[in-house]
Amino acid sequence: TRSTRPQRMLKAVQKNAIRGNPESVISAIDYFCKHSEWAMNVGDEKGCILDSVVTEVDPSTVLELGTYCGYSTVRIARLLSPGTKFITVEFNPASAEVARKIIAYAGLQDKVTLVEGASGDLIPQIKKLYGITTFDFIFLDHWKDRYLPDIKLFEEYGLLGKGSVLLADNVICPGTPEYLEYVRNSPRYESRYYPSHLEYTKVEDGLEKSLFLG
Ligand SMILES: O=C(NCCc1nnc(-c2ccc3[nH]cnc3c2)[nH]1)c1cc(-c2ccc(F)cc2)cc(O)c1O
Ligand SMILES: [Mg+2]
Repeated sequence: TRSTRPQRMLKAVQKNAIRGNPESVISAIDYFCKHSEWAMNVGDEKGCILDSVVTEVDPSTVLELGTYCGYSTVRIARLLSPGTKFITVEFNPASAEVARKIIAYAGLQDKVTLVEGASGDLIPQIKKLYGITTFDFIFLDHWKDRYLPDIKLFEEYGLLGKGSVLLADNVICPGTPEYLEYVRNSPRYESRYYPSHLEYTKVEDGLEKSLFLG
């Protein structure tokens, strides 16, 4: 049967990247997406903004919602200090399988716990399952209509502490209007928009960084 786009992306990584070299994995995926097939990775332009926020926060605990093929997982994991707890959640088993292989190819498998499932089911169990009290950094890149319900779950289950940083992808395209309205109007967050473009295109998109004030 015909291969899937994630499987073709994995082949491109195995062919063009150097095992154990996260930078080469990132470059191989970006090359594939620019010259072969567009795919919904955060990409190089927004990826640089992601890198700068992760570096600034230097988190001890990280949650990513929306692993997809593991591109942003590799971008984040390569910047983390030893001993950081990093959980990434993927809903689609086929994507998760490709992501595991791409993360392992980059040599970062020991830094990441990839969980398959729905964010709404997992978030209430994270404390119990992974012994995490609060997340220092959360990257939202999953289904766009889950951003708002999930940030409310973070609040409800006490997963945010004073200074926790949430970074949301695609707030313009495909767009997360209800989430934006919430974080920009809530007194509990300080929000800032980072203008950019939809990965590998000239279409407007951007990242919203929200600091939880406690
Ligand atoms: O849908 C996206 N990303 C979501 C993947 C995912 N990977 N895992 C999940 C998950 C994980 C746990 C979940 N729990 C509940 N829903 C869940 C969904 N979602 C997405 C789409 C686009 C896009 C833009 C323009 C277009 F013309 C077409 C597409 C661009 C992007 O940057 C994206 O991130
Ligand atoms: Mg995205």
